[in-house]
Amino acid sequence: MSGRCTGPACDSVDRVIELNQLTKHYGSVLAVNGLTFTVRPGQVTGFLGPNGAGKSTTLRMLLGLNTPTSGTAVIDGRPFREFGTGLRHVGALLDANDVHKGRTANAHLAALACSNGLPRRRVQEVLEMVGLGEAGRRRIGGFSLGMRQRLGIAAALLGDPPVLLFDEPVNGLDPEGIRWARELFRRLAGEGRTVFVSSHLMSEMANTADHLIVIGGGRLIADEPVGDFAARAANAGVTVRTPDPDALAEVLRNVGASVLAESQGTLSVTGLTAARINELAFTHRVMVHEVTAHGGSLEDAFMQLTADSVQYRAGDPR
Ligand SMILES: Nc1ncnc2c1ncn2[C@@H]1O[C@H](COP(=O)(O)OP(=O)(O)OP(=O)(O)O)[C@@H](O)[C@H]1O
Repeated sequence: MSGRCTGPACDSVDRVIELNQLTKHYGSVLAVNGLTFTVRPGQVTGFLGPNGAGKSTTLRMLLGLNTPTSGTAVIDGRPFREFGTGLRHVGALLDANDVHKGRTANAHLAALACSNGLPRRRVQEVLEMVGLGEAGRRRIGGFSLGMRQRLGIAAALLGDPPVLLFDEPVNGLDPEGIRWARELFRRLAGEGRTVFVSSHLMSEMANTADHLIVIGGGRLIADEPVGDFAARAANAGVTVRTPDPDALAEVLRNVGASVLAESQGTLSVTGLTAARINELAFTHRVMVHEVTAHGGSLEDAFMQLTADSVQYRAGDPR
């Protein structure tokens, strides 16, 4: 699905989010520290980091709600504030509870539609898209957290935008809701949109994201495809079958991989991705019959990489 553009979002410009040395100080707290990365269309990009890593601050700067101390954050080359009717360009869910609780869902969405020059019919359309088609006349104050998350997602979809940002969107959703959200994000990306989704839980991203941007303590830790990220886990490995195991082992060890010769012609390699091993074998003219990546839970990779930046850690249970 990723990379294929089939929907209305395909007509728009390049839909790229770009951060360049983005930094935010809150007094003595350095919340975001020189973040530089690009988020591309046609795929779901997970924005991961432990609590307090700086995800929300980054998204708020991207939406012009917080002012960076230095650096820039732009969408299609422009700061968000320069988009007049914002919801047509960028849909965002930041805080599902940041709504007027006395209003009905219909009234909330109708006000947003009106201020963004969007047709009133979109209100019912998006409510149905998020499974709240029957709840439009209910007051938001009576909604569960899961329903508020769905309402926030509906608001983000109101302008049918090519770029979507979601901050912890599955908080409060039940398992069916999480599956629904995952499929929605993948469908939106499949339509060619840029979908950027934050979470502090790797498990939420494992089956959703194509690409991961991981931060810790406000700094960039990883920016790579999900498969490459998983390969970083200590228990990840690649099995290689080759008619010339000695030659390949030498090539791989020379670039720092750890190589274990197993049965005849089979090597167990850690520290390199399957793609990199293929490249090296090709470059050094060593024939390979099989290169299979295995193991490496994303959760393990995430815990290992962010271990030093976790701000709040529970004591050992007694
Ligand atoms: N308005 C503020 N004033 C002072 N410090 C703040 C403010 N907002 C955030 N911070 C601090 O900035 C850091 C990053 O916070 P942020 O909310 O961006 O992290 P996060 O990755 O979104 O965390 P979580 O997963 O818990 O939502 C934290 O240390 C936080 O305490």
